[in-house]
Amino acid sequence: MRRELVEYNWNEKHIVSFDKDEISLETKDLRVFYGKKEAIKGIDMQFKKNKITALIGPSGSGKSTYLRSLNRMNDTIASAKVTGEIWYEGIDVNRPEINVYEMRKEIGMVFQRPNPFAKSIYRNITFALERNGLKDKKVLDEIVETSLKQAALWDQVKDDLHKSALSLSGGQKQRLCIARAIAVKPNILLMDEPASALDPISTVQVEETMMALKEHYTIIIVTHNMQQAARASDYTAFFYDGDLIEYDKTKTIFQNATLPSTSDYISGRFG
Ligand SMILES: Nc1ncnc2c1ncn2[C@@H]1O[C@H](COP(=O)(O)OP(=O)(O)OP(=O)(O)O)[C@@H](O)[C@H]1O
Repeated sequence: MRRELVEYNWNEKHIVSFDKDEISLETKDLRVFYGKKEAIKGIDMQFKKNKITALIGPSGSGKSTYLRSLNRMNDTIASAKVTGEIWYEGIDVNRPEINVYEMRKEIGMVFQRPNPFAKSIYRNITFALERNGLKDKKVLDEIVETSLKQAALWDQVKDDLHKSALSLSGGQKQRLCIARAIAVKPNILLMDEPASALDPISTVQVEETMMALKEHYTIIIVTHNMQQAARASDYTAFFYDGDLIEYDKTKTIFQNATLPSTSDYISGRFG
C-alpha cells in the first residue's frame, strides 16, 4: 500500500491573471455539481487570447468537467448543475437566456475520439454551414480549403474530398474534426485529450496543428500527457480535487513551480 508521506496545503494557490484586453474567456466562481457531489469547487480563471492553455491534474480532478462547462456541454447531463459566471466578449454565457447553439459556434469543441460524420470529407466540413443556410458552392469550397489548410490536412486530401471521412487514418480523422470545428469560425477551441486515441506520429501532427492554429484561436486543452503539455502549451493549469491549484506559464510550471504539490505531480511523485 502506498503511504501518503507528504501533506500538501491545498488552500495555498498560485494563479496568474491577465490584462482585460488580453482575456478571451474568464470564469468566476464556477461550480459544477453532479447531484450532491461538487465536482468543480468555485474556479476563477482567465484564458489568454491566442495562447494554448493545458489543463493537467490527476484522474477525477475535474479537468474534463471544467472544460465541458465552458461551452455548456454539461447542459446535456441531467444530474449536472453549473453555477457561476463564464465571461466571453462581455457576456456571461452561463445565463439561461443564452442561445447555446450560437454560442458553440464561438466556443467550439474537439473531442477525445475522432468522431467524423459518415459522410464525405467535404460534407463533414460543410454540413453545419449548409444547415445554417449557406448554399453558395464557391464560398463553401473556399471554407473547405481554408479549414483543411489550417488543420494541416489539405495536401493529403485535396484530390479526395468526396471520399468517405471514415476511410481516413485516426490522426487524419482528428485533423478533419479540427477542420470541422474551425469551419464555423469560432474564437475559442476546447480540446478534450484530442490526441489520446492516436499513435505518436499522429499525436505530434495534432500538436503541430494546434500550435499553428493559435495564431487565429484561443485553445484550451485537457491532457494527461505531461510531455504534451510541456511541448505544446503556453500556459498550464494544475487541477486537484475540483480546484485550480496553480496556473502559470508552462515553462514556469515545469521548471520552477511555486507550489510543492505542482512540482511533485509533474515529476510523477503522486497522482
Ligand atoms: N456524468 C457524471 N456523473 C456523475 N459524476 C461525474 C460525471 N462526470 C464526472 N463525474 C465525477 O466528477 C469528478 C471529476 O471528473 P472529471 O471527468 O471531470 O475529471 P478529470 O480530471 O477529467 O478525470 P480524467 O482525467 O480521468 O478524465 C469525478 O469524481 C467524476 O467521477
